[in-house]
Amino acid sequence: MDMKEWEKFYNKIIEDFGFDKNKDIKSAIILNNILENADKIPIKNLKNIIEGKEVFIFGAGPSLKKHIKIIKNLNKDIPIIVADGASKAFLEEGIIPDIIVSDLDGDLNAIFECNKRGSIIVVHAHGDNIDKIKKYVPKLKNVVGSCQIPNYMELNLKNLVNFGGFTDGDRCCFLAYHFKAKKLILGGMDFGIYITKYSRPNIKSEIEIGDEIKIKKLKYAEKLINYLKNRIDIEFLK
Ligand SMILES: Nc1ncnc2c1ncn2[C@@H]1O[C@H](COP(=O)(O)OP(=O)(O)OP(=O)(O)O)[C@@H](O)[C@H]1O
Ligand SMILES: Nc1nc2c(c(=O)[nH]1)N=C(CO)CN2
Ligand SMILES: [Mg+2]
Repeated sequence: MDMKEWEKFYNKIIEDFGFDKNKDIKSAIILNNILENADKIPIKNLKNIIEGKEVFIFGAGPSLKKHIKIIKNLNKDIPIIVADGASKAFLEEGIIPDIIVSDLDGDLNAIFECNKRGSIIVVHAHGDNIDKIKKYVPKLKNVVGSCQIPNYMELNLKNLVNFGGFTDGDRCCFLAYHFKAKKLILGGMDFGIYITKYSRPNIKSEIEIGDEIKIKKLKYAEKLINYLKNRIDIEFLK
């Protein structure tokens, strides 16, 4: 995504959620530094997986399991990109995603298990996950770093990319758009007000109404995916 375009979304998000831009910058610098010595992979590995292909992209909404079952029955060899804790649902179904896009607030056991078994992890730095970045990134392998600050190039953060996008789910889509996927086929992208245990590992029931902030985040996710609809072919699984 063009960073001038992203900056407009980003400024609105910062204002709307009251996030601290300086903390986003701090987090990006910390992730960039950790990646200097971590088990990172070249960005072209993502390009090789995605370019010119149809890709499945999965969020962690209530339709997640139903949609995994649909793609299992299709039995097609299509790259799978998943948002954070949606990886747990794939693991339960015996599927290892090709790429997991995460700010490390999903089910970490599932993320580490998928990572051990081959998933590339695109770890996102934002102002509210600095401790998780410090704790977990050195223990992961095959990592790509992402951030949300528009001016990361000027700061010379060589180990990071900003593909555009805000929540894990819409960032999966921006990543696939960045690497020129032919088509995005979306599952588990319900948006709305209901969240699952795959999105919030500590909730008691399978599905609950999300808190106000989560619901607002999901509105942005939908808005950002709508932005992409004019730019790339997108299908929603039903
Ligand atoms: N109804 C839904 N509930 C949860 N996630 C959804 C839903 N619909 C779409 N998604 C997508 O699935 C992704 C799941 O990732 P995750 O639950 O870790 O969210 P996140 O982006 O880290 O936000 P948060 O900071 O609120 O956890 C979301 O980012 C969102 O884009
Ligand atoms: N500063 C900040 N940035 C974010 C946050 C968050 O909680 N704080 N959550 C995100 C995932 O939805 C993406 N970006
Ligand atoms: Mg997350």
